Amino acid sequence: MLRAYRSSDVAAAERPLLEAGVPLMERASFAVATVAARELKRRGHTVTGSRILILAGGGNNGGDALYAGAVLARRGAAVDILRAGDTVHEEGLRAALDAGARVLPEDHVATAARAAGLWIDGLAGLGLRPPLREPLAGLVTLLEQERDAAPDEPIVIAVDCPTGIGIDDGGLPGPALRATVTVAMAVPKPGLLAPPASRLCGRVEVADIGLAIAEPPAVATLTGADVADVLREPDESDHKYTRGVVLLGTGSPEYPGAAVLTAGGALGGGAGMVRLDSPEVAHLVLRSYPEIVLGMGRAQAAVLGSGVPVSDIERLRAPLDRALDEQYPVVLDAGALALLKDGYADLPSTAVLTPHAGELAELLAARGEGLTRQEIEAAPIRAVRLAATVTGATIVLKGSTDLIAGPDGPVYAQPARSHWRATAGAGDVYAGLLGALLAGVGEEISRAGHGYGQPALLAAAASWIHAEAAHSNGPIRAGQIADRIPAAIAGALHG
Ligand SMILES: NC(=O)C1=CN([C@@H]2O[C@H](COP(=O)(O)OP(=O)(O)OC[C@H]3O[C@@H](n4cnc5c(N)ncnc54)[C@H](O)[C@@H]3O)[C@@H](O)[C@H]2O)[C@H](O)CC1
Ligand SMILES: [K+]
Repeated sequence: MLRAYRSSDVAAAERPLLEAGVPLMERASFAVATVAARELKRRGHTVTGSRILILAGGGNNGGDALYAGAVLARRGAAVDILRAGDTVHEEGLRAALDAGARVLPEDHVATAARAAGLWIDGLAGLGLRPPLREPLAGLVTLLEQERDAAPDEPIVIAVDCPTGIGIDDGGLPGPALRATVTVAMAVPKPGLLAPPASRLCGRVEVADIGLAIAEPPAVATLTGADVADVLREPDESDHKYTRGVVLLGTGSPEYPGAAVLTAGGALGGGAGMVRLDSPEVAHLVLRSYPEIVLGMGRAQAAVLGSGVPVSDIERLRAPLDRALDEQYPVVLDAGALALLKDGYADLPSTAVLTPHAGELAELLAARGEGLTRQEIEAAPIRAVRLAATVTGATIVLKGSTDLIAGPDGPVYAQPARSHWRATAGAGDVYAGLLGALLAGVGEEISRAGHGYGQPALLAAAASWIHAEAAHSNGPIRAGQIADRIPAAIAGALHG
């Protein structure tokens, strides 16, 4: 699991180590130099003979970059230093100069940026409160222009974070310097995992500088190994009812395919049984999946609303109320979200809402929180947290990175593995899959009670599986994503 911590938590954890004289900066700069050397090698270059630009801001982030420049200069690189800011880390500067680096005259920035094959961004890290002010804002804009104009894009190594991103909220409130690789010191920070800031980070590598944080993380990303831990494999004591029955209230004459796709997601996700309570489209679903049974009945989880137009949502009220009364998990997708605009003031965390940004804005507005769609997209971690707090439910904001928040616990950020998955019906498959995961551990969820964070964890696992199933180098249909779920789960379990 990648665990991201806010800058204040990292600074608090660093303090006692720094007071004890632990050489954190040496370790950090060594990690940066190592990554830089490796990236050069990857592109067929050696450190010796390469031209490297050190972007050194006024804080310790600049210190890391300067010491890294010293290491690389000693290994034979031609190192140019851009001093950005009135002050600079003096010992770092001395080390770099002693190793043979040179400080650039101010008007040489563009020329030096063009000449360098690798930039090290030490303009600002944890100490930055974005948006960038001048002169850094202008400098970053200029560097972005130089990069775009360069025939060979330079490698950009961001020290701790790309300068300018909202390190704690994942926002992009102004100019920021896109990175090829971000070397996160000790732990990632929320903006390295969550969009829109995460899109500028390139590959994120975590440098072990000997600092551990015990607190629960602010943002987390599950890996395949975490998903294997979360899934419950059937054993000899299982039968279809213990595996979990998923009730679907999905699809309609207007959107019949949504019933087929949610059924495919639930069956692919390993449900013991899938019931469909949408008589008008049942014949169609049966043609693809003769495994399903028809009508209401006992269930361990329900999936409601996918492909149900707002004109038809009253039919979802009975299955929703039943799930809430019997305290089993319920996924509320598309049309079902409109039911929540009146009443349902206090939902349990086992109600999992899967809105897109526009639907989330409407949901929040109905609860007196005026966030526009644009504001949600600009700082989505904050929006999902707020929505989980005001509804009590678990929120899944789907996108190229899915963001998942429960009323407590971390926000999970689960990235897509390929953007081909942005296709109609992929969300329906997700809803069905999530229903299967929630049904498979339904009893444990009730016993654990609300607020335990488990529905959010399962929703994050569903996101990982969905991303894996949709991983493709070319177009993929939603139905194919459903078909590939079993292999994705098998890969997580037995990789
Ligand atoms: N603490 C340590 O010894 C270690 C820290 N590491 C690295 O240090 C940075 C954090 O360093 P800090 O000195 O706290 O601040 P920064 O260098 O990130 O940046 C502050 C820098 O930026 C200026 N600034 C702040 N806001 C703005 C703004 N909106 N516009 C323009 N300029 C701004 C501010 O004035 C300062 O000059 C951490 O990220 C690590 O890289 C080591 O990794 C470990 C040891
Ligand atoms: K930086």
